[in-house]
Amino acid sequence: MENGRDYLQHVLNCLCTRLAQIDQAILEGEKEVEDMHEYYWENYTEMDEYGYENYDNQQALFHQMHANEEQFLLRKRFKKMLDSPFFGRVDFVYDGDDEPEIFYIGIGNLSETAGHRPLVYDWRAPVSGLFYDYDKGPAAYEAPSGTFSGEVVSKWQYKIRRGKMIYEFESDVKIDDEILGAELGSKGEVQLKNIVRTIQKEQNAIIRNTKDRIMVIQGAAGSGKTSVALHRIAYLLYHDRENLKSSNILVLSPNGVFADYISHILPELGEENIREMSFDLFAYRELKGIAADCEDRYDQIERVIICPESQELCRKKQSAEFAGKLDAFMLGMEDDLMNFKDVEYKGCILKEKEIIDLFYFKFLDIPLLSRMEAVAEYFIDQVETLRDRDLADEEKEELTERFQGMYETRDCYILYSRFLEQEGYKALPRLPLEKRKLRYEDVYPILYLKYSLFRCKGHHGIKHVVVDEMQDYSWIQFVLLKKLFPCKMTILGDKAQTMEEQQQDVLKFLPKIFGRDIRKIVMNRSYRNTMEIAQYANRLTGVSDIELFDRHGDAVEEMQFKNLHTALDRVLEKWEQKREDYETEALVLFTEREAEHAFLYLEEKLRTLDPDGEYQLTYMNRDSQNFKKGLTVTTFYLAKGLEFDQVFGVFHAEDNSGLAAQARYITATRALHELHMYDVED
Ligand SMILES: Nc1ncnc2c1ncn2[C@@H]1O[C@H](COP(=O)(O)OP(=O)(O)OP(=O)(O)O)[C@@H](O)[C@H]1O
Repeated sequence: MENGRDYLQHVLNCLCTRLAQIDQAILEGEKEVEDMHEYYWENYTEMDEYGYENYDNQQALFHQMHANEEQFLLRKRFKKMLDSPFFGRVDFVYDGDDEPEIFYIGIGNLSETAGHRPLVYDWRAPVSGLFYDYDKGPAAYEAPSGTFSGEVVSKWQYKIRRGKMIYEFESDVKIDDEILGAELGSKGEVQLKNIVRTIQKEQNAIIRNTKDRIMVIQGAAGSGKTSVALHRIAYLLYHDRENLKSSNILVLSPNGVFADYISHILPELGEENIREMSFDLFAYRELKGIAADCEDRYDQIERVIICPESQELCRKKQSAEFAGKLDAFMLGMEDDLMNFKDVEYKGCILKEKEIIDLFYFKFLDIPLLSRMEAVAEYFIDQVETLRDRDLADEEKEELTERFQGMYETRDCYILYSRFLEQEGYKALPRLPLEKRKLRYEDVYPILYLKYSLFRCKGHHGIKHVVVDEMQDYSWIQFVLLKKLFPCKMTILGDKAQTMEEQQQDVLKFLPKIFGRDIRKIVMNRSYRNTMEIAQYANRLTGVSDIELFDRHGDAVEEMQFKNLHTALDRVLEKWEQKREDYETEALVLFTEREAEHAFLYLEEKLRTLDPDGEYQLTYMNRDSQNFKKGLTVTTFYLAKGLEFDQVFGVFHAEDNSGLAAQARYITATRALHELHMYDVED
């Protein structure tokens, strides 16, 4: 137990035995399922007429399939553990005991036989908290049965690869900075890494927080927000297995590439992948019946680059004030929109006065444009009772339509346009549904209108939502999120990375939307960049309150070029120099047009230099779905959230706008090891 190397051998032997047992169990389980199928086909004609036996058979089959599935998952986890079964150890003396208990910590639980004391504890187990939260000395951890206090007498760290011990040492400090430095300095990863070996105390507090309903994390660039959010999900799935499944979790992320970039973390931590979507995509689906097409956030950014004044209009239309005006407008519609009249159907009459009573009193709680449906249902019920028969579906439909006819219109597009005019904004063009395309600034106000005027379906399967890049969400978007997902949330972002002229601090208004449920946390320690890169980036926007991890690298290369092509030639040259050293590089530009142009130029150039060469050069646009090795050419707004070993930023020398400064900052903070910032005069 005490010698890491011997223990490793013991654990590996145990893993092999368990794996062999699991293989056997899987074989038997599959045979069992086969037999059940066979039995069914041979006997189904003789089963009882009520289907009881059939039902029992089905249940037994599901049960067996579920058991097989569990074995598959276990096998997957144990196979992963064969590579590196544990990475840490804590020796803990419980209060009242003399001898320490030794706990080895890894990516999953492992015991010699199922249900026995683990040889290795999952990093999410209560006792594993000791490893992340304490140095040697008095310590305690929370478990479902209470708090356990005692003393950490020793802590060890291990690096094991392919079942071989690379190093082991006793460490005094929380997670030795040297190890963290080595992890951060390592190259060779393409996607985001899991950080279980080196989770920091303040990160651990967020990961293990199960009390707060709405956690909002303002974290500096590279402070580990995304990593922490994903590890938190893994933690919650582990701790609430009964109630929380991966299908109950939704991550709202900026785009497809980002989704791909983070997609392997949960499987690596032994969990299944979760649902992921951008809020924009969600909005477009919900607006299908209102407009045929919608712009996305990136259209909006491109427009602001060309016409900075349009930013103000967009900001106004997403504000609390604008939402307030929409609310007042909707209140006015309660009368203005209605045209009540008697309804007569096969001898039954519902008088106008009665309809008004039902509409304004009995069904007042139902949103305005869904309310008439309730009145119609009420009347249909009356007719059916009086005539003592159920109405056919077509009859019901026809009746409901007559009730719906009492609204002057139910089209949110028209209503919103009317509102805009009333408030002095330009109205939307009058077009049939199939020709309507919404500007980005109007997408969420119309969705707000829709969800205020119609019954909101709610997305009941979702029990936890993660919102990444919170600084890019407006007041109206957060109000909608609250309405749509009345569940727990982890909201994270960085005000310094706002994609607008001015930084947006959503922490100022979120408490007004979510009330007292909210818990704010600030993460100010940054891990991604070398000191040189982080200091350079911080100077760009005047960020000063970040604690930097002490890791050094080359100075940032700053150069000025006459035109874009000479700058791109330099990118090629530098890229070639370090191609062997790095897995991922990015060339980041301001606009989509520039990025596309740069990509085509580089592609052409490479083809001329070596027609048969393989380049690993990728253009990443808003529709891209994969994060790839090699040099990725893209815009600053698509690079956000990602990281690359080496980054080239190419910007207009004379553009000193607020947005250009933000773009430079976002670009610079993407670089792990090396950064080149090139200014182009022409
Ligand atoms: N405790 C840790 N141990 C090892 N690496 C860490 C740790 N915390 C963060 N990192 C590393 O720091 C980098 C930044 O992490 P991450 O992308 O999660 O940060 P972020 O706050 O979401 O960044 P940004 O907002 O700039 O996109 C990643 O490479 C991540 O692996």
